[in-house]
Amino acid sequence: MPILSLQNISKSYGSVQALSGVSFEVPAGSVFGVLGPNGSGKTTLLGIVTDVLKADTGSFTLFDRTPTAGERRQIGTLLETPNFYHYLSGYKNLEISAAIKQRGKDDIARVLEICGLTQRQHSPFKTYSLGMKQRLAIAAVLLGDPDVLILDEPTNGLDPSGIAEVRELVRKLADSGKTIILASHLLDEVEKVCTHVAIIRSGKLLLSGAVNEVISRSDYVEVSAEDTNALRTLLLEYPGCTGAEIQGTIVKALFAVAPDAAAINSFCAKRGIWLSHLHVRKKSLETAFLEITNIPA
Ligand SMILES: Nc1ncnc2c1ncn2[C@@H]1O[C@H](COP(=O)(O)OP(=O)(O)OP(=O)(O)O)[C@@H](O)[C@H]1O
Repeated sequence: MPILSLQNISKSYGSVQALSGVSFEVPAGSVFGVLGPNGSGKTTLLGIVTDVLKADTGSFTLFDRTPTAGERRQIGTLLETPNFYHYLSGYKNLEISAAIKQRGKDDIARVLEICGLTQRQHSPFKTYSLGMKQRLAIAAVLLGDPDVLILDEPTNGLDPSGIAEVRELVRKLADSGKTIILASHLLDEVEKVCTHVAIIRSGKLLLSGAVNEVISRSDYVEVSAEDTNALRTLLLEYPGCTGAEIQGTIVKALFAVAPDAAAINSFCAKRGIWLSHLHVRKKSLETAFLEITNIPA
């Protein structure tokens, strides 16, 4: 059962179409990255799921049901950095967050521990590093132990050590069984932290799936043989080959699905072409993303 399932969500602000017909599913226990350039509609999408905004059309289910207010409360959301009081300690700030959420103080020690802030819980917020401040924001989200967390650009504005701290915390939360949905415009972040991704551009979903699949869909193979032209022609006949071009003594071939080196070798050998070189090259998510987002709108 997917934790979250979006069906055909559209939203416009006057003449700006922020989202058009977006559908995807977030599997339980995944770290799901909503990836897209600035202005692609990520915040709008998260706003709709968390009920801050209303979709013009489309619907979504949470835990396989149209969400009630109670189910929405099971989501911990961090859409923007909370206004913590600078002169108060981390602990006191969480007391205020707990009171706003109408929760008692009994969960504060637990969330401080998870976020690695126990030692500094009584220091004033203004003495915290950027990474600690963001970890305190995540600690506030964890009050009440929600199963699903929604984080909008959780490492935005942090220095490199703050980014590393927050990424480590996200991984730790995922390991503890939380489903985490995070918006990001950073490919690197999605590749390092996320198990699944939905790529959106100009409000349209370009693709969604497991990060490994998205990358492997973009794998390509470098092959060479004595007769480069004959090899290229033959590769174009290989099932699923979507293109092959000669680059010097090498033929570079692209495939619709992750290429199987042994099957390609045997295919060529059976047709009388003996490969002198065969190498499956993995593209990074960055390359895949750039290729995907370069498709004309
Ligand atoms: N309140 C609003 N009124 C008018 N247009 C808006 C409003 N909020 C967002 N938009 C527009 O909708 C589109 C999607 O914006 P959104 O903030 O959802 O994208 P985003 O991917 O989160 O961008 P960013 O990474 O810059 O936050 C953009 O063109 C934006 O200018």
